[in-house]
Amino acid sequence: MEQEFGVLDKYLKVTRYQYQYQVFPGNRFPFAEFLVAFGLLLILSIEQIAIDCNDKSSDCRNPIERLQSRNSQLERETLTANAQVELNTPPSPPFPEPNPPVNSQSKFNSLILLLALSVHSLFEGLTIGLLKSPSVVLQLFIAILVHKIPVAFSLGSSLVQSELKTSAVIHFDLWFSLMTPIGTGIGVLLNTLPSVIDLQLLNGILIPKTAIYIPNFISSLEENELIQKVYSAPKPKWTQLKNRRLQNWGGIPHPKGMIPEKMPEWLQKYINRINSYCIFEEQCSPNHVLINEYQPGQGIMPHVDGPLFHPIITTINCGSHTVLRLRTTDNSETLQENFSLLLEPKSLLILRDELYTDYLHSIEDITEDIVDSSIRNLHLCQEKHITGQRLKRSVRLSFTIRHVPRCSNFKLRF
Ligand SMILES: O=C(O)CCC(=O)C(=O)O
Ligand SMILES: [Fe+2]
Repeated sequence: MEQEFGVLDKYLKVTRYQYQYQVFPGNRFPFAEFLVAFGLLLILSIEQIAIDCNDKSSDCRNPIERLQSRNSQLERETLTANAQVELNTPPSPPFPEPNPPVNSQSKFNSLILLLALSVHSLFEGLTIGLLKSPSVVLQLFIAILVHKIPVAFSLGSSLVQSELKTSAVIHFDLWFSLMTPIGTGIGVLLNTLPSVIDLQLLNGILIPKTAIYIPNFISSLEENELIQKVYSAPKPKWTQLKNRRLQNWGGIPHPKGMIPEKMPEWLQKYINRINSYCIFEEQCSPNHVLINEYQPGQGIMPHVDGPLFHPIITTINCGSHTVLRLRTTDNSETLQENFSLLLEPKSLLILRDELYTDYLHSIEDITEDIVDSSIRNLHLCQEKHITGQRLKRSVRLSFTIRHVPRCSNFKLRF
């Protein structure tokens, strides 16, 4: 068997590669959109402060003072005009108003403007850094480059007019021009961090690459919804076998090719969720869901799923726990020994590679399972279990979600 960490690295690389040309697939948190919206709000707030300060700097006195000053100016102007009529002398300019401290206020305004535009540029950079699609990055880069010209021009003239020292103006310009590249760098760094989905997949790895167990893949509400949908399907949808019954959705797999049927929305939702985990390559997106119903005491004989399916099995478990037994088809020393997995309701199990090709899987036809040391995923289970514990089974529904590569060209719609 391969070295665990080598495989983990490889696994992460695969998921990263699959993410590379998608911008925020599936239900990933939309960081870029969030940052752009947050950045805009921040800039609006800073700009509001700047406008407020600007109003104050153009006249820092309160309204009564401003009115008194306006009245006295009017009086002065009337006096000057009267004196001019009496003396018939050319008008002299009205008495000059005392100057407000223009320099310090305009410096302050320029610095606020610098701060607002720097934050704005930082967020622009972050957005570029967080994007995955090269063509979108190029479009955004050009758009930002073009709109930087008037922005830099207005900031530059504001700084120069503020009568700051030339060296300070150069420093501030430099600072401003570095903001977008710094933002881009931070965005790229954030992109290299594993996503919540990556962590869920990594945490769930039991046997490198080949078995991943994710508890609480669906919520209790979703579990109830699924159960209700299965039981509201028309009767002919059920196929009765000797010791269980099942429903096929998406078509009936056949060696000559499956005639594809439209997947209902209530199942497509979970196919989409699985797709967002990048478990299947794009061209092998699941197109088939097999629903098995097990009454307590029912199980499934040891088997392999065989060549009808792409060799990845994803199973959502509902209603009751079960214990899935896995054992090798031959005595090859490169393979793991026999082992079991406890599948809790609401969990997702992913089996692939050697576990698909070289292992048989089965469920014993018993009414209760005893927790023993063959169960490999106890540490990942939602509930705490101890060895020797007896777990009574109730009705279990499993949703086995796979890709059927051989499909005929007919498409049935219901
Ligand atoms: O119910 C399960 O979890 C297993 C079902 C299965 O192995 C199958 O239908 O091929
Ligand atoms: Fe199977």
